[in-house]
Amino acid sequence: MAGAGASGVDWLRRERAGQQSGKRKQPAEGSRGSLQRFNMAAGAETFSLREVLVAFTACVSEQREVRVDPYLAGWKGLVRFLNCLGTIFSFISKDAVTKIEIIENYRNSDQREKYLTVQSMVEYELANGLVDLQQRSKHPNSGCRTFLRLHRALHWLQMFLEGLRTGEDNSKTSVICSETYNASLANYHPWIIRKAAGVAFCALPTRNTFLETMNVGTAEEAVAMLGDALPYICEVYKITEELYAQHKLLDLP
Ligand SMILES: CCCCCCCCCCCCC/C=C/[C@@H](O)[C@H](COP(=O)(O)O)NC(=O)CCCCCCCCCCCCCCC
Repeated sequence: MAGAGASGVDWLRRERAGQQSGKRKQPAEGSRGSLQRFNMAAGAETFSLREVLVAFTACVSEQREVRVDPYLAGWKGLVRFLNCLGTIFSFISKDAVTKIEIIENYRNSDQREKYLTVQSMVEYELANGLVDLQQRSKHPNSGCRTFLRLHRALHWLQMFLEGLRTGEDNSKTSVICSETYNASLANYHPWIIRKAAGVAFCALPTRNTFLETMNVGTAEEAVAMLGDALPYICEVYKITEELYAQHKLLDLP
C-alpha cells in the first residue's frame, strides 16, 4: 500500500473492527431523508477525517464491486467537513447533499437491492432504459448520472488530498485546491460555478491549519493517515471509471 505512514494502517484495522463489532456509532444508513437531519446535526458533532477515510476503505468488495452505502457515508462525512469550513462553501455542500440524497432515495426504494453497488445500479438502469443517454429528459436524475457527478468530484478529492499530503508545510490550501479543481472538476462546470468556487477557495486556511482541522492529531499524523487511505480512494475511483468507460457512460448529460 503506497504511502503507508508511520502509523501503518493499524488505525484502519481498529476502526473497521470497531464498526464490525458495532461499538462505533455510525450515522444510520438508509433511513429516508436522514441526510437533511444528518446534515443539520452535522455541526453538533466534531468532524473526523478518520470516519470518512474508513468509509471509503469499506467501499470495495472482494469481487471489486463498489458498495453504494459506504460511498455515500464517505461523502456525507466530507459534506460535514465542508460545513465546518464556513457558509461560503454552502453552495457546494448543498449540491453534494442533493446528489447524495437522490442516490440514498434509490437505496430506500422498492428497487433498493438494485442499487447495492455501482455495478448493479448500472446494470439495472441500463437494462430498464432508466438512463438519459443523449439529453436529460425522462430520467433527469438517474442513479448513473447522479453518481457520475460524485465520481468526478472524487477525482478532484483524490488529487486534492494527494496535493495536501505531498505539499510543503507552508504551502497554501487555496492553491492546492484551485490547481486540482482546475485540472479536474472545473472542466465540467460553467464559468459562473468556476468563478464562485475560486472565490470560496480563497477562504481556505494554510495547509497545516487545514490538516489540523481534520481532527486526527498533528499535521504529520493527518499526512500519514492520508497516505494510508488514499490508495483505497484511488481504487474506488479506478473501478468506477473502468465501469463507466466500458458502458460509455462518462459523458452522461
Ligand atoms: C476544501 C474545500 C472544498 C472545495 C470543493 C471543491 C469542489 C468544488 C465544486 C464546485 C461545484 C459546486 C456547485 C455545483 C455544481 C453542479 O452543477 C455540478 C454538476 O451537477 P449537475 O450536472 O447536476 O448540475 N455538481 C458537481 O459537479 C458535484 C460537485 C460536488 C462537490 C462536492 C465537494 C465536496 C468537498 C468536500 C470537502 C473536501 C475536503 C476534504 C478534506 C479532508
